[in-house]
Amino acid sequence: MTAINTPGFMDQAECLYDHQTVCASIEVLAASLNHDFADKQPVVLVVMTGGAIVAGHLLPQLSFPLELDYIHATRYQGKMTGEKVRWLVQPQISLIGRDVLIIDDIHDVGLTLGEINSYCMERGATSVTSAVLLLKNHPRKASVPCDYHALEVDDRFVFGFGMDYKGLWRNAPGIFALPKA
Ligand SMILES: O=P(O)(O)OC[C@H]1O[C@H](OP(=O)(O)OP(=O)(O)O)[C@H](O)[C@@H]1O
Ligand code: HPA
Repeated sequence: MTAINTPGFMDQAECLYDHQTVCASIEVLAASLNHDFADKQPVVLVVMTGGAIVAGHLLPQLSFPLELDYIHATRYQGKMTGEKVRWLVQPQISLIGRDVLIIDDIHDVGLTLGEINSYCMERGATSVTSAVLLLKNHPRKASVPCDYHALEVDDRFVFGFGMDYKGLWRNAPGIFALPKA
């Protein structure tokens, strides 16, 4: 395999969903959210860093009034297995009495979204809804499911469209995986 820090690396990665497919799936997700949030005014919390690219594509397609803030919580930190969630930045907007919509790139084990969910409810949110680009299918899920997902992937480490592999390639324009051995 070509070194990860060279452009040739991407020639060997397996493309699971190309840019067009990812964008089309985000359009479908936006339509669902527009239907379900039509009479709401939520606080949208983007989970940094991975959620930034999904949010950048999704938010301009949302047609209801929303307030935007972010959370920086991480548990992988450039590795391929997660540890406990580390909180780096908490949201600044009050969540008391608010509908909260969390946007992230992937629901893997679900520990990150589970902790964010509890955090929002403890701070007085009326409801917490989560929307992710990718749902990874495997039997190791924590108890909190995500409410909306755009695409599904098998149990492989994926990267691109916000997700990193060893800190790199969040900028890859679709969803990619390492080639199968
Ligand atoms: O469902 P889980 O197993 O908890 O994993 C999902 C989380 O892992 C990734 O974040 P990461 O900790 O890698 O931080 P990042 O957003 O900076 O990449 C991803 O962005 C999700 O927030
Ligand atoms: O498969 C993954 N790829 C990148 N980041 C992740 N965070 C959780 N799972 C993943």
